[in-house]
Amino acid sequence: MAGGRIGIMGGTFDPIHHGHLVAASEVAGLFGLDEVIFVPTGQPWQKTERAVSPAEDRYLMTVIATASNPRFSVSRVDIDRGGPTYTIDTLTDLHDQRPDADLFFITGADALAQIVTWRDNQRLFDLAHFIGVTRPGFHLADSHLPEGVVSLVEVPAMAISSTDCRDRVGRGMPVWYLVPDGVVQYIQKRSLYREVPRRPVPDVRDPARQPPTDHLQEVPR
Ligand SMILES: Nc1ncnc2c1ncn2[C@@H]1O[C@H](COP(=O)(O)OP(=O)(O)OP(=O)(O)O)[C@@H](O)[C@H]1O
Ligand SMILES: O=C(O)c1ccc[n+]([C@@H]2O[C@H](COP(=O)([O-])O)[C@@H](O)[C@H]2O)c1
Repeated sequence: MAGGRIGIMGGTFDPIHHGHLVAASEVAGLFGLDEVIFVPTGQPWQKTERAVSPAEDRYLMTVIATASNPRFSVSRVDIDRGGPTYTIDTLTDLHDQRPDADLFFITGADALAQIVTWRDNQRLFDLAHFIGVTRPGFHLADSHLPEGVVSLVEVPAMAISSTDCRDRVGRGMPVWYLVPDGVVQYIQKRSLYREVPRRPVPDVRDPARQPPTDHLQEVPR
């Protein structure tokens, strides 16, 4: 097949973390993909509970995180289109750019469970094969989808979320090793996620013995 096998990893990436990178790398290995294109969303219309970071910050963090892998690249299609991001548009644009390629859209178990709520979801499967990957805390299933349109695969378990990364920065806790080093430095340089409300630090052994939190303001970031 002349156009190659292209994985597409769509996400808000606010910030991108090692859960995204490990999932993309594992799927590339399992499915013999020639490349994986990471596609940061424009406006993620189903994430209404908070304001997402500027698209340029999310784009640059994704570029930094993927730069060391020659098979990874980043597309601006969703950002440059503007407005709410619909995967039907993402796949249409990437198909137009690479008409001879086979497209494989990668989703975590949580996103896969929501596909029936996506715009034009019946047509999505004409444009790409979907790959659902395991994610700690979520059940991976395709029972609500047409037969044969999705492959379900296990990837190394990375109990990481962007929500937790943002919360950690807001609490003055480190995100080293949860996100690539360059992304830690970008978050610091741009002072991202400082406004996330601080939450009490849980003590899993004894709720009465909480570690001191008054030092957290002093932690250099
Ligand atoms: N740890 C993970 N393991 C496997 N897949 C993941 C993981 N984290 C995110 N994904 C998948 O990556 C895609 C993009 O995720 P997204 O950018 O929304 O990250 P997130 O960590 O879920 O963000 P948030 O916590 O802000 O909701 C989705 O398909 C999601 O299911
Ligand atoms: O097409 C839709 O209606 C749609 C609705 C929600 C999410 N998506 C896509 O799913 C991918 C993961 O999104 P998210 O919100 O979990 O970061 C990303 O590529 C989104 O554009 C797509």
